[in-house]
Amino acid sequence: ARYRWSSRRNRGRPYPPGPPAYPVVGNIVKIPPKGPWLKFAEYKKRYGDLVYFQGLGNSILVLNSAKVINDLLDKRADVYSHRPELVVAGELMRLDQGVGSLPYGREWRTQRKLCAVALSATAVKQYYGVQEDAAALLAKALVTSPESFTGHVRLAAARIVLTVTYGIPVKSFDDELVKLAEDTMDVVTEALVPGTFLVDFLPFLKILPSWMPFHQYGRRGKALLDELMNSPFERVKRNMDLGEAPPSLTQHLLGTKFEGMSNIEHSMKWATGTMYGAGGETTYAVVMIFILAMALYPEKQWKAQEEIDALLGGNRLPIVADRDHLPYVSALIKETMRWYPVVPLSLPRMTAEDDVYEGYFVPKGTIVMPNVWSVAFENNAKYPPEQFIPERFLDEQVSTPDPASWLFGFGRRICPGIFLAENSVFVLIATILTAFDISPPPDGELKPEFILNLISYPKPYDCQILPRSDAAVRLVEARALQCNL
Ligand code: HEM
Repeated sequence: ARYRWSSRRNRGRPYPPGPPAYPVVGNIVKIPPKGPWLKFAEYKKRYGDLVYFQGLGNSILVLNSAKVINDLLDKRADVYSHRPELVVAGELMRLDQGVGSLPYGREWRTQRKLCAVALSATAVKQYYGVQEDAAALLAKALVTSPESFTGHVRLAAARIVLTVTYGIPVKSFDDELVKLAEDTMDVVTEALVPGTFLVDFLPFLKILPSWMPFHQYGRRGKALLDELMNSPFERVKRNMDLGEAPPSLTQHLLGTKFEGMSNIEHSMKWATGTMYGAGGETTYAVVMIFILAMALYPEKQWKAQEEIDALLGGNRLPIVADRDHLPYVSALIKETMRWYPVVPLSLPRMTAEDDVYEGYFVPKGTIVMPNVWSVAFENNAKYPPEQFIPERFLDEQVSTPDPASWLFGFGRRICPGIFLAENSVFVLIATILTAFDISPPPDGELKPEFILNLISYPKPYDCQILPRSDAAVRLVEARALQCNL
């Protein structure tokens, strides 16, 4: 019904362009449920930076360039800072209680403030040691069992957020909490791409019986989410009662007096739980893309190693503070983020009221998808976008925007974890480059397949990760002995 209303309100103004529509179902059925960003990038060629879909009472606006994304999400933040109200992810799984999915309003603001206690640009400095330890332990594990690199990387990413948010130590990638986050994110990130479930476009289908697959999926997601929000949080509370909780965001918040705030424990639980879910998977995804790129582009890897060797002289592993002194490694990390953006559609938004942009009418309740995939692949005659070329970021004649300006989102809902994430990604990647050579599997081809959810990254693939030298192994082992995690 949303659309019928809006058709009276548009006062003759056209909707943004989009593919031709069928009666009733409109053109919304042309959005593929898996990996729609690829199709959207194709539509960009035909329809431009704005592509509009409608039908079945819904409207969706895809934003295909940095300019339109910034014009709307940054400059018109009052209108574009809501999240879509999804049936499966929101109503059935109840994800809509957490900072990532809450509507733009009071509870959202409270949870953002709680996150900022640990994630602000200043606060993240206290975690350099945690990040460097996690990187050293990752390197140690890669020496011992390189074939399990997928699990080791997952553990390293989870370790950092678990320590920051809950102060909970984990020893292996089989740890319950690491698995729980992985399972939860698999389910949740699938449900978060609007269009995965028809019921998101046709909410009245909710009345269908409870054995329908989307209901079952919703129940599974809700059970996992309940567990993810409660289990680590309650563990910190128990440890605090025993006087044994190490410093962490949760421990700090639980020990702070919040005057006049009702239900603050609920807000804490959902803020920290969302951080754990959002922060582990994304960091993991970027490192997995990096390993893949290194296997495919060895000469870029060698160049980065040369720069690291010149700085560190083989005497130590990198630390977060080395970032400013390693311009090529920094460019290689930017290229990793650009070459395969792990959140291709960012996180969708929803308009809070009717809007008009460049003469086009955008109704209230429109789901807005910033297609950062298109931004990443903007045409560039000198450096073809599908190739992995870190040099594009060092060439003063060609301006390529830093992917950090779009990969972490926009405006008031920009990722609050950006500072922590950038440091983690740097120290994990720089440490791997320092101590290992990555190459394709000796027998067989490297042909990765990708998980096409809201967070997109390669499915487990084979590749060879070997220490660069005996000296590198000794360095890693000595550094790992000093870890506190
Ligand atoms: C490479 C790693 C990461 C990437 C690529 C990433 C990307 C994003 C993106 C695209 C958004 C949506 C922003 C928007 O709507 O404009 C987001 C939101 C969010 N991220 Fe991250 N993120 C990363 C790491 C982290 C980390 C480490 C944490 C916390 C420990 C975190 C916590 C959050 C939270 C809580 C939100 C929800 C913000 C809101 O809706 O207001 N992220 N992230």
